[in-house]
Amino acid sequence: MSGIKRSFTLKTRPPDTDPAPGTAGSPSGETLLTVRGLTVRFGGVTALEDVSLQVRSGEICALIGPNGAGKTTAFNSVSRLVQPVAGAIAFDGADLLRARAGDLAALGIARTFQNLALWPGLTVIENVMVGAHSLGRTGFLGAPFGWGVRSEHRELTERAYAALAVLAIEDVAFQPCQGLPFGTLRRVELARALVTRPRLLMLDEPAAGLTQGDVRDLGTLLRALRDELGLSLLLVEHHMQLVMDIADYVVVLDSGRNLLSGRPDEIRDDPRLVEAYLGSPR
Ligand SMILES: Nc1ncnc2c1ncn2[C@@H]1O[C@H](COP(=O)(O)OP(=O)(O)OP(=O)(O)O)[C@@H](O)[C@H]1O
Repeated sequence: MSGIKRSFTLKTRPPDTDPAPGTAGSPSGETLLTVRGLTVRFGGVTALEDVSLQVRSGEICALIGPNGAGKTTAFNSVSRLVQPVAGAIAFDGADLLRARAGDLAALGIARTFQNLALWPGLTVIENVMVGAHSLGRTGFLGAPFGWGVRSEHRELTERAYAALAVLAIEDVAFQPCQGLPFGTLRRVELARALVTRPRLLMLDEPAAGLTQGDVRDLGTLLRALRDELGLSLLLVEHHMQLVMDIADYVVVLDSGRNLLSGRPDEIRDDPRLVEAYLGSPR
């Protein structure tokens, strides 16, 4: 499987046309996500110290670094699972530190998890609809029983199916997730994120556990999400080849701090990058 199936489209929400006072919209190429001076402590452990990064609209930004560098902590701070002790996070002008994890879909941010967080007994489309219902007015399980919510349920089913079609896995829509190949399950998780029509898609190690062939297809797919749907992507990734192939911008963390950043061709041969990874088990 390669990029986006062109016969279907899954429109992302347009940037806010009426931004809140004092905030700016983000036309293509402008900064969508800004993380500044982030510090996170877990008890006596300082996981992040004064970390900054930006994701520009319509770009793929990769967050890399050796084990324990603080990538997941930074990622979880943005997705509001971790509360920093200092710093600022802004998404399209909004103060994300005032938001909760449950608010992100409505703001236009979706994420996937390192360990697949799918319900094995539910079908593929049901799993995707769980993501769609985070935007809906009713819960997934209650939806089929309420008269007033039937049309919403139908609309979300159509959106879920469209997301599966974008990822070229609509043929398994009505199969249970259990037993499907791992590469397909990764796409199901992506579909579940896409169905909320995000502007920023956050992917936590999307290549983990994939075969070389699947990683190549993933690269094609992520580029297509950027180029054809205009999505911005922030990914934490250890697969260096994938990062260098698809990222527009790379931010390297080491020991909880910014080490260096730049375009892949600017940082690829930087001795600090090599040094940071020396001694790392991966
Ligand atoms: N919940 C926690 N409690 C205590 N320490 C934590 C917690 N989460 C992370 N840490 C510590 O914070 C530091 C950064 O961890 P983090 O998981 O963010 O790094 P990472 O770059 O994502 O690593 P990996 O590539 O191995 O996933 C490490 O020293 C880690 O042990």
